[in-house]
Parts: sequence; structure tokens; C-alpha cells
Amino acid sequence: MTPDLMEAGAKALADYRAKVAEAGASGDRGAAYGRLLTAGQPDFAHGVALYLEGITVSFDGFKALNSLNLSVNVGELRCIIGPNGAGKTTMMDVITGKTRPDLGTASFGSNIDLLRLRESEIAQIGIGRKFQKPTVYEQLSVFENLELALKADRRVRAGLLHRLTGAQLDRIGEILTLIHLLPQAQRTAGLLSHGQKQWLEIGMLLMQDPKLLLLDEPVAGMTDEETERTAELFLSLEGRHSLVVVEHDMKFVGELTQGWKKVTVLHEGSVLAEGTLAEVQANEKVVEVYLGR
Ligand SMILES: Nc1ncnc2c1ncn2[C@@H]1O[C@H](COP(=O)(O)OP(=O)(O)OP(=O)(O)O)[C@@H](O)[C@H]1O
Repeated sequence: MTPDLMEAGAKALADYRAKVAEAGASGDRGAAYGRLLTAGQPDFAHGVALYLEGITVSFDGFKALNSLNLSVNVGELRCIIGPNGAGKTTMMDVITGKTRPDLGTASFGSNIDLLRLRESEIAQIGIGRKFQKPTVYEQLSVFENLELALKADRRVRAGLLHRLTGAQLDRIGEILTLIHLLPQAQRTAGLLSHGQKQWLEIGMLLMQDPKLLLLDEPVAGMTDEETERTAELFLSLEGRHSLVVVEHDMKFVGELTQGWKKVTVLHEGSVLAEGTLAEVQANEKVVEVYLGR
């Protein structure tokens, strides 16, 4: 490479990095990026994606999770409901390594002990988390956000200056279509609606092809139409990914579960009931603690 080219390359890299640093993420994306491959790959041969047993988390003696058991199958879309303070967020924090339980076991596939891994390692092995608030790079375009998510994945051998391959461009196009943002590809992310930002962040997670997606109240603040489109999106992801969706919007849960899928109700840090939405809605204990309030 000639000195001129090297200089131009270094400048372009510095500009790009400055742009990204200046844009800043609008939320907590620490766990998803800066990954290092240090853990093995999950084994899904037994059909179980996530298995929690006896998980207990105490905060100053108060049990936010109290011997929680949960099992999610490979490709399953599981909705988790429960009143405020039931422990839903704490459960996600345990799965993603943000909070360490006092007791219990947590495995990803049949072989990966999540409790031995750091947050960054858990993201690396294929668990993606969507927080409630959208966290996108507001000053970059929709396309650049997806490109950045791809290049931040260290499994992909590409520096920031590396030109996208045809396959990578195809992948971005595929995700743009999936998240209904193809016409907005060149738009600055900060100008998107709340719902569109949520879709973009989900697209950024999908760029890294997670095996398990944890989604915390994804439709909070969305319009009815955006909520319906989000349900369609999640239904299209089911099967290829396992999804755990924490949600208060029962209409949305109904759309996702289609009358037959299992819903888990959490209360006081444990599973209170499991069954179809109709079953848990008819469960007296559930009505008492949650739905009937
Ligand atoms: N860091 C903490 N320190 C002390 N108590 C905590 C902490 N994090 C959570 N809690 C408590 O643990 C309980 C479970 O909280 P968590 O946020 O997991 O519930 P949630 O089901 O997600 O509620 P919501 O639907 O309101 O988001 C609550 O009583 C909460 O106040």
C-alpha cells in the first residue's frame, strides 16, 4: 500500500470512529458489543434453549427471584407476564449475566453454564437483549446502524474500513425488509418514530444472528399499527430464534400466542402459572394477583 493510501485509510478510519463516538448510543448497549469469543457454542440437540432452575436473587434480604424455574424450547416464542415487581427484569438480568443469583442454575442449550460467563461472553454465544427503551445511534443512518452492528460482531472479519461483501449487503437488505425499514435505509435514525427505532434496534440484534432474543416490553409506547407489525415480525422470527417476550399488553400477547402457545406468569419471583393465555387469564390465583387488579 502506498503511503498516500495508508494515510487516506487512516483518516477515513479516524473519521468513521469519530462519527460513531460522537453519535453515541442512546442507551445501554455495552453487553451487545465489544465481544470476544471465549465460550463454547451451545448444544441445542435436546431441544432446550434456556433452562433456569431454582434461581434465587436477594437484594438486602428481599427475594426478587425466589427459586424460579423456567424452560424455553429451541425456536419457541414465550411470553412472560406478571405484575410490577414480579421479577421479570431481574430474570433477564440473570440470563444476561448482569445479576448473579445467590442460588440456582442457568444453562443455555444443554452445555453452557450461564452463571460462569461474563455479560460480554453471554452476548457472544448468541443471547441478544432488547431493553425497553430504544438504543440506536441517533446520528447515523438506519443502514449505518445495521452496518455497525455487523462490524461490531468480532466473529465477522471486518474492520470498520472493510467494504461490505455482497453477502453482507444482502443480509442488511434482508433485515431492512424484515423490520419494515427498507424505504428508510438512508434516513437518520434520530428522525425515526419510536416504533421504528425499536425495530431498528431489533434489526441490530438480528445482524448478529442471536439464538435467543430477550425482549423487554417491546411494544410499550407503540401505536396500534406498529404493535401489530411488531407481532408479525416476532412471529416471523419464531422457529429460527427462541424469543422470550416480557409484556404487559395482553392484546399483543394474544396476537403472539395465537391461542395455543404457553404463557408464563411470574409473581413474587416465582412462576405462579403457565398455560395458554386463556388458561392463565381464567386462573383464580392469576386473577387475584394480576389481571383482576
Ligand atoms: N437492585 C435492586 N435493589 C433492590 N431491589 C431491587 C433491585 N432490582 C429489583 N429490585 C426489586 O426486586 C423486585 C423485582 O423487580 P423487577 O424489576 O425484576 O420486577 P419486574 O417484574 O420487572 O417489574 P416491572 O414490570 O415493574 O418492570 C421489585 O420489588 C424491585 O423493587
